[in-house]
Amino acid sequence: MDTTLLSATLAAIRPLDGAAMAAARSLQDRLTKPAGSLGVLEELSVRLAGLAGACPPPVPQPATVAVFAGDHGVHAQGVTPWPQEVTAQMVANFLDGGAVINAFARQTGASLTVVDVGVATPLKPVRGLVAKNVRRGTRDFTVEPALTRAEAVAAVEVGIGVAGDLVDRGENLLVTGDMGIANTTPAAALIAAFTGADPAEATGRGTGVDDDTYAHKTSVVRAGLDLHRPDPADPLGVLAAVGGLEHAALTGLILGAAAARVPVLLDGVIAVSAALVAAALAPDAIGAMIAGHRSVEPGASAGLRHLGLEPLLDLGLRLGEGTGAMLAVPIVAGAVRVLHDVATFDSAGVSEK
Ligand SMILES: O=C(O)c1ccc[n+]([C@@H]2O[C@H](COP(=O)([O-])O)[C@@H](O)[C@H]2O)c1
Ligand SMILES: Cc1cc2nc[nH]c2cc1C
Repeated sequence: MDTTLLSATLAAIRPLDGAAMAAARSLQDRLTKPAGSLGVLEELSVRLAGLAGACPPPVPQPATVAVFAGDHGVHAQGVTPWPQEVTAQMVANFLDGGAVINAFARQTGASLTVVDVGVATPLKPVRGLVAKNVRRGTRDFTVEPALTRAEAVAAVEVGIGVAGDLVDRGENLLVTGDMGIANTTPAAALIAAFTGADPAEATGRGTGVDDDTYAHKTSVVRAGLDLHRPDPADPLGVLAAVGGLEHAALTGLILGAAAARVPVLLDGVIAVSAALVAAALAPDAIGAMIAGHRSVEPGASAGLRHLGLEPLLDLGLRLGEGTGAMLAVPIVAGAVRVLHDVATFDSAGVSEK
């Protein structure tokens, strides 16, 4: 199994730069505003200075969302009311510009990249689709491992490759997006495996399942964990056992961003589960992660707590596609722009208290 790209990416991930962070903290205290009055945005600007290794860090724009699409063998267990072909149909909708993420990206001035990393239905090679299908959907994790280790690594490397291409073309803020009917089930299994949360705490209602389906979905997550007993000290083993191809690719996108020292905005529960895999592989990758919003899915909150991340928005969203994270883009850019544009007490001749 060739893991050259993954190994090189993990080796490139380094801690935040303490000197740049100290400079940003000191600058924040000299700007014409009461100290601390920008709340969590101040610490966010400090962290982004540490990531860039410069104060002020570059304003994180332009932004782009990468939507990774995949299907799931565990769909056969009846964990979602939606038919599997909706994944492929929504990919076509993204490419036509008709989904919610297209509207939010347009509003934000961000671009969108759509990647087939594991859709079950064969997709026509249309303009704009990044065709990187590793496998036409995962296997059912209640029966066997969802992926081989080689397939999991291949999908992670798809994400690393996409991150590299986006950074090379000048994108300075990456946004995670996902599409995959049934993908909240593997997300819950990953979150339970890495945080130690019980499947009942990690599992949510996804697109909106009734009480009976919800109870069944929780038992499916539990069955997968009981069958594979995934070891969080072996992150790729966990990903292969109970993960998904879009989860794996998002792990790669996050690792690729961290290696390039470009911030990555996490969307909902699927991105959070992928972030747990990334953090288990390279703890310093957390420095590049920004939690865009708090998804309704309970596993998202459990995962964010484990990562030590506070989400910027809490709007009751549970759509995916990158929508919640996309709404947070102007907040992240604004937090950094303050360090560039705002006068200091000294330079503006404003009296201090
Ligand atoms: O982002 C989230 O937290 C989120 C929460 C619930 C559902 N989703 C989206 O809904 C789909 C999965 O839902 P489900 O019920 O089929 O597992 C998938 O396409 C996700 O993008 C996403
Ligand atoms: C229509 C639809 C759109 C979605 N976008 C992300 N997940 C989705 C799930 C469904 C069912």
